[in-house]
Amino acid sequence: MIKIAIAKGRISKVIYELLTESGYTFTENSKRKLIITDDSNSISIIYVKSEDVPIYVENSIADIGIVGKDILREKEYDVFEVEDLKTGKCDLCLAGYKNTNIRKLDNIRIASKYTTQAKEFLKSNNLIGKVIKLNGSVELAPLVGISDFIVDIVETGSTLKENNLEVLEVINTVSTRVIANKVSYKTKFSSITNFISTIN
Ligand SMILES: Nc1ncnc2c1ncn2[C@@H]1O[C@H](COP(=O)(O)OP(=O)(O)OP(=O)(O)O)[C@@H](O)[C@H]1O
Ligand SMILES: O=P(O)(O)OC[C@H]1O[C@H](OP(=O)(O)OP(=O)(O)O)[C@H](O)[C@@H]1O
Repeated sequence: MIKIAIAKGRISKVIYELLTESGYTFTENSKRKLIITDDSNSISIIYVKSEDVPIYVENSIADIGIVGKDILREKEYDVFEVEDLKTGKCDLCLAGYKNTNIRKLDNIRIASKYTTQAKEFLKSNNLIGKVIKLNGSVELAPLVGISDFIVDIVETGSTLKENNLEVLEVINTVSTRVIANKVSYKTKFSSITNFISTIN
């Protein structure tokens, strides 16, 4: 059996559909159940917060994990990244009010859940500024004046538009990745690669 940690929001919905389309069946399933096993006992899924997926894989609780590249870029984990599922596509962007030029401001403040990538953006552009960590509703930050800019996920762009903000720069492109525990990838290589080719 392979143990799989999956980010429990958007990503889990897509993966659950892929699994059922690929022939996996789950008799025991309910929205609030955090561990489910398929009827043939070949996979066991644990649903966790996306930031926790690599932690479960690194610590051998799960053999593989399914998580966005945005999360993997925030911290270093001792895992293998083994596949790009090419779903969950979105961009990590610098956004703010229309026509604001970050390179012309003295006191740059960026609000973000993605503090590592926001700091890397400042550094790679030779900019000095403050990164303020927020955990959600990041688009609110410029509206209430906590920051002038945000670094956040943009998919359709409708959240930015509804809040009168715009993409100023695309920092990174994002998609859903499969990561593997380094030992499991050796000991369960064929089950893991078979599983990936089934859902891919
Ligand atoms: N519009 C979007 N907003 C946020 N994440 C998106 C979007 N489109 C694709 N993604 C991808 O989906 C992942 C988030 O999905 P996840 O399954 O963790 O659940 P969530 O509940 O939507 O997120 P969170 O736990 O951050 O609230 C992101 O890390 C990113 O890779
Ligand atoms: O470009 P869009 O299609 O509008 O999608 C982007 C929005 O979706 C995500 O928020 P989410 O709904 O996960 O809520 P959050 O603010 O709590 O992170 C993300 O943080 C943006 O706010």
